[in-house]
Amino acid sequence: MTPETFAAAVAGRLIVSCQAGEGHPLRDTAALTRMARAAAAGGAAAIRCGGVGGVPDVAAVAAAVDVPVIGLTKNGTAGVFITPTVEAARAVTAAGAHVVAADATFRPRPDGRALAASIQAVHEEGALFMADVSTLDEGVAAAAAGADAVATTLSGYTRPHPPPDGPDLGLISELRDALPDALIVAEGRYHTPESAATALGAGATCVVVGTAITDPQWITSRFAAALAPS
Ligand SMILES: CC(=O)N[C@H](C=O)[C@@H](O)[C@H](O)[C@H](O)COP(=O)(O)O
Repeated sequence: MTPETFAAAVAGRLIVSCQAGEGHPLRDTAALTRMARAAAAGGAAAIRCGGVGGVPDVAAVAAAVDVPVIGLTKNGTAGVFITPTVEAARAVTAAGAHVVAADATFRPRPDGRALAASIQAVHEEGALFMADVSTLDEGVAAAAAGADAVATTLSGYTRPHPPPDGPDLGLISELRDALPDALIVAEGRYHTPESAATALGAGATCVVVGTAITDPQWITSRFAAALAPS
């Protein structure tokens, strides 16, 4: 897939992230694949998928949907854990991801390699690279290193304290100002259709929504809390 083809597929549209953490009742490749098919049928322009040991999920989803697949694999939940090494990036590419999503923060990578080495490995196999960043400087550096897309995925997740409730719309605006021609992905805590639309207004090319669409446990807890006696 070329960067132009991917951009044309997702511009102005919704991407759905179909993932479930370890211990979650939906942590099952077949269940997540059905979730991905439902999201695609509902209008998702692409699917983001894969989690801890997520390579089999990427392969199954890529075989089941006819929209682009953004794949990743997670190694734990601390430090650099989203497709953290060159080897992980190669595995996600080999599983059939059209785009490989990986941590592109400035934190040390577990294999000691530069971000550019992962980008190069993905490009060598004809896939694209989505850089998951937490700051403007990381986004600018990832684009300079050759990333095909920059996503705000990790904003709020690199500090010791919990992330805020809402999305980081300010980072979208900053990235758009610094990278006028880049494919900028709004991702992280977009919990309503209105907030997703606002991200496009702030300059995002497209928006990834995960939890609010694909985690019935989280959705249920919100309804249950609203009905709980105060
Ligand atoms: C920080 C991290 O590990 N983010 C992960 C990245 O793949 C996923 O767990 C998120 O669900 C995804 O980014 C979508 O975000 P939200 O679920 O907030 O719509």
